[in-house]
Amino acid sequence: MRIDVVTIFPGYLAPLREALLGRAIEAGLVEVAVHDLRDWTHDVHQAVDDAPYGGGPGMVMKPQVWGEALDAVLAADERPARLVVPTPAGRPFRQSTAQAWAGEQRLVFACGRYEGIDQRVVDEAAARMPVDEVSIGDYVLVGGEVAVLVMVEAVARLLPGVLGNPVSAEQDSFSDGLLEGPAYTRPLTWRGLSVPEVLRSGHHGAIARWRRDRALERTADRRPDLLAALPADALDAADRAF
Ligand SMILES: Nc1cc(-c2cccs2)n[nH]1
Repeated sequence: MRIDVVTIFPGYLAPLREALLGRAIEAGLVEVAVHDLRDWTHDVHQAVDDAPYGGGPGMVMKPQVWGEALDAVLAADERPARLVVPTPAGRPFRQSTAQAWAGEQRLVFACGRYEGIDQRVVDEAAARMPVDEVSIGDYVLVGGEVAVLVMVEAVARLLPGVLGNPVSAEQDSFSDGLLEGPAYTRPLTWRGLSVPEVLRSGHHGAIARWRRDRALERTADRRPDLLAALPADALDAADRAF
């Protein structure tokens, strides 16, 4: 997969080169290119935004600059691309979104400012490629860069070879519709707190049942919306008894 990010703050994307993702890039499992939007300005001030038509606070990013930037970035590789635009006004980015995007050959992320990018950039792009305007949560950031870090990590960890232990991607929170339950490791007792007996019993069936119960309990407590959204057949009799 090739990932391109267009931003006025390229330095904000430096963390992509760290740790697990950095190693995946070095291993060629994923390619990441970060581009400075100002490279496509032609005025001495390198203006990328302007006052909004109709008035109102803040500035809107100019369509001309974005149009030239996206044309250039898209032309750099013949693989078909999906354009992703982070915005608080977007559809929710979920694990299912990351799963779907993990199958793409190319993702191009356009980092805008809170007040947004001129809508014509998205509309014009949507005529020639899939475009997703997505939100990573119901809170407002200053720019899209942090949202891109979140989404790139969520997608890249699903790519073959990126996670040392691939099975964990399937057992993630959300992958079965429930939150993950509590996890424990050594020591057996820590500050007077012990690991639940069942986890040391060696009875795999009992352990699986305990873990499922803890996931159901946590999901009911913290995310009842996820429980309500589960397909009818997702909970078996033992689950319902819980
Ligand atoms: N979920 C979310 C996205 C954003 C922004 C994207 C671009 C500028 S602000 N805030 N919150």
